[in-house]
Amino acid sequence: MRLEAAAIGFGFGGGAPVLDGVDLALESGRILGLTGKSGQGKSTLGRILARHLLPTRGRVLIDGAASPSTGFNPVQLVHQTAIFAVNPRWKIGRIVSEAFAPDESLLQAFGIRRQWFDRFPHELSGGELQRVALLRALAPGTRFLIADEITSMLDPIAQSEIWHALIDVSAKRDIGILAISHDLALLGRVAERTVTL
Ligand SMILES: Nc1ncnc2c1ncn2[C@@H]1O[C@H](COP(=O)(O)OP(=O)(O)OP(=O)(O)O)[C@@H](O)[C@H]1O
Repeated sequence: MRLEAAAIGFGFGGGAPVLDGVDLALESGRILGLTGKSGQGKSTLGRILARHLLPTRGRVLIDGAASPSTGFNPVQLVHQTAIFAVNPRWKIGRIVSEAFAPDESLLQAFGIRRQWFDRFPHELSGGELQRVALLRALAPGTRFLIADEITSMLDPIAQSEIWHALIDVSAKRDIGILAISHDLALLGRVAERTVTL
């Protein structure tokens, strides 16, 4: 499968364009890096690809067709601060099983412990919660993952463990990953190719 941004244009509130004619293509099972200066529109493009925002111009296509606007979103987005992406009143067990029931091997691959399940999000560290957010995004229907600075707040060991698990999942389940980061060394390790916005 192929996720494509075709001639995407976007401006917040009708203001000056943040994105102006951007093209990008992500293939199943591949990891593509996306970098660029701060404020250049990387996160905005990620949100458009995941249909969290509608572009002002251009189209997001999956295998040449408009991406579905109802049902499970095959393009999942995870960003830097997982705490804003989860319901603070739900315990981790409920958050983890919101989209699907992950098997033991996936829990292990992401270093997720069952004893966390009875805690609330604020009772986990940032890195632990980020693992939970990633796991939740990897439901069976996920075909593409937009990973927006997902490990930039984490220590090098956590960063390496998470990316190992993601590289493995991408290969085994043929999931395409867009790795958005300022860290060119990280992108050099995880992505086959990096484009600059
Ligand atoms: N909700 C919003 N309303 C108005 N402007 C916004 C909004 N969100 C982002 N912007 C602006 O859009 C531009 C692009 O932001 P975006 O977060 O996509 O950039 P980025 O390349 O991901 O930046 P960084 O590398 O710093 O994370 C910035 O100038 C930002 O100030």
